[in-house]
Amino acid sequence: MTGAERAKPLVLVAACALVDDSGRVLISQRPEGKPLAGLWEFPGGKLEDGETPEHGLIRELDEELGIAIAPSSLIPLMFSSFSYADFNLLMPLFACWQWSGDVTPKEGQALVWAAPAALQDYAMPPADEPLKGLLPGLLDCVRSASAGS
Ligand SMILES: Nc1nc2c([nH]c(=O)n2[C@@H]2O[C@H](COP(=O)(O)OP(=O)(O)OP(=O)(O)O)[C@@H](O)[C@H]2O)c(=O)[nH]1
Repeated sequence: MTGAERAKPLVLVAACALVDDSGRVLISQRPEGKPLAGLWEFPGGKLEDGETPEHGLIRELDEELGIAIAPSSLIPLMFSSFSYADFNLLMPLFACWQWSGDVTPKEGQALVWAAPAALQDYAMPPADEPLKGLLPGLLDCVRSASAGS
């Protein structure tokens, strides 16, 4: 590990692959004026002090999308670890098939429901690149495991 990497703060971000009845996943476009503007990402955001990943994510999805999610509906799927220029990101990605309320872009953001394999066609933050290829198989795996239980 280099001295420069060690000097950066570790930022915890919780994100979610919301999956609709057709198996499509929701992605959201980062607005102009923010770092990585224009790129597509999984809804979610930075955890506040003392928050668990689940509760931070539930708060973010309420703020960003106007939906309510029970902690038990958040299924841990995978994580990303990536060193950005000014921080080290650690981002658990949950999957969720159940929520209440209609998905609404509360912050004026563009939203797209995309087939998991079609995420390859969207420009996403570098931290998300390794997740794209793994997502379709992992979602299938979790779906069949929960159907069998
Ligand atoms: N929600 C989300 N954030 C991601 C993803 N991939 C990724 O690198 N990130 C990074 O994780 C951070 C998420 O923070 P955020 O959305 O709460 O914060 P922000 O940059 O909008 O800034 P701010 O809330 O400090 O104003 C950003 O730096 C974002 O670029 C992703 O798929 N989803």
